[in-house]
Amino acid sequence: YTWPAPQLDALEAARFDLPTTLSLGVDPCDSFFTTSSGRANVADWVRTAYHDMATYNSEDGTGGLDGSIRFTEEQSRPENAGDGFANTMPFVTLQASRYISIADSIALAAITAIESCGGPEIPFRGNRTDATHPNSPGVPEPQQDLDAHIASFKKQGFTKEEMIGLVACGHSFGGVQHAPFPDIVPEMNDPDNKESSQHFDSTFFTFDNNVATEYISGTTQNPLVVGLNDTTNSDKRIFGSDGNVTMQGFADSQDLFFSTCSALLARMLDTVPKETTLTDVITPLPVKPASVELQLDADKSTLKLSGLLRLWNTPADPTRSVRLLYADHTSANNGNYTLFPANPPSSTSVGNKYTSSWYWYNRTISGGIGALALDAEQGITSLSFVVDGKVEDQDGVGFKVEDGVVFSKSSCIKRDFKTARFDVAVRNSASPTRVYLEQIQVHSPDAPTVIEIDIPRPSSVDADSVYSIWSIELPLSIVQYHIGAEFLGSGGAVKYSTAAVYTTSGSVSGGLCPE
Ligand code: HEM
Repeated sequence: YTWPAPQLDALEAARFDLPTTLSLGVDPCDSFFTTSSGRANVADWVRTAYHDMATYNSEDGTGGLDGSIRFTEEQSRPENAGDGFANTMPFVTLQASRYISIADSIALAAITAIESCGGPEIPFRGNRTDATHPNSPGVPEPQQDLDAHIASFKKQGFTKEEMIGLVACGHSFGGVQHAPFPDIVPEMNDPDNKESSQHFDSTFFTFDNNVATEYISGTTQNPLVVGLNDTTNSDKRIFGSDGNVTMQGFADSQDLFFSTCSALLARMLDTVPKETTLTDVITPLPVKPASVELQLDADKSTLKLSGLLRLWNTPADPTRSVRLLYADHTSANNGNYTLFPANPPSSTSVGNKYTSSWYWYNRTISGGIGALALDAEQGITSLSFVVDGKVEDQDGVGFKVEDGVVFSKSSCIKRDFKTARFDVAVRNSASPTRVYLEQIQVHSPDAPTVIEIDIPRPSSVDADSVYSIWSIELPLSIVQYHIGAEFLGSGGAVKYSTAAVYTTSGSVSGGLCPE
């Protein structure tokens, strides 16, 4: 895709800017709320994605991965026994945003767990919609017979062979705990397994084919295979339902296990209500600007540009040359500034699978936060980069930068010390239909929403400058605002919002307002 596209940028960052909120929760892979629990977040996250999806009804296209598992009503059903869903939600809601639904975040959590902890890559698409109420029940339970399980997976859109695969892939992580399933697993009284979780295989926080090799070799301790009560041995019935052909294949080849799991898990995550249209698979942008921000100085003569550049899957290299050029309203190829490595200069994923290098938009200080000073009248329309002599400009399009609506450093604190004047500089040639502040609100258990606070249009434009100031007085507080604007595009209203957030207490502390 072409940068910028706020939703795709957010999905790309949640998937590929490392570490992410989610990857921190599975680093190391046996991370859990308490130590020596015998449990792992990775297992809870994958089970949560399956149970959210398993309500899908392929006949009418209802249910599926839509975040309905966040409702306590759904979590309290017998088919959702255990606290794994409640445990998963805090991580998932932290990664959710105005652009990332709870359902997208559940899918990302499962992918992050599997990819970070030994497993294959799984294609990720975004734009799931969150259900507003619980779905109908539909998750299979261990005491059901094989026919019921085949019917259940058929309803979810999977054949019998695919069911074998999906259960084996899921049950590579975790196990069955005593507390929610006392009839399947006894209390273990093991100080290294305080929650008495009998694991599906000997590597319960690593995604691998041991679930199959141990099953085929007869050494498995999987409580849904060798449990004393055969009624609840659902994995035994499922794994054996094709004469062990699928499991034998998985045991013989980790590659086959990985490629099958990658495809089946992607389909599981992409099983969504029929009204939902998913994005294309999100792939990393090789060269990506991030946190790009412009501010106008109080005297309106200078725009300060700050931001970062990410080079995906590229280790830090002090000999690399990275330069920034920009186009303004009259000419291209301005600037040609050398960029310096950020601090830290690179970031890596769990297990060091990928490393990205980061650079600041800063002319002088290596590792420092700074900004480039640009002439306000000339402005800026797009960025491009030259990395070791290679031009990176999205095939000539450039990386578009919005200088029409920016934070103005003339913002100030009122002398009553209770309010602040929030100034937004609007380029006279930009002519937005509205300018407003955006405040993100979280209504648990939902994904954040945005409320807009309109800023009144000034009575006249400032003809002595290229920018006019739109002002609003707000209480002094730590509430964070993005600056938003609406422009009239050819296809209707187009919204823009700044990547950076501002507070009346922090960002405007440039000084006291004139009397
Ligand atoms: C007939 C189908 C299935 C049945 C009857 C079943 C049953 C169970 C049961 C009883 C547990 C123990 C839960 C606990 O103690 O908290 C469990 C755990 C788990 N299941 Fe399944 N499952 C099925 C299919 C799947 C599928 C398709 C996936 C994912 C693709 C999956 C992923 C998991 C994971 C990751 C755990 C470990 C949770 C933990 O350790 O906290 N299951 N399953």
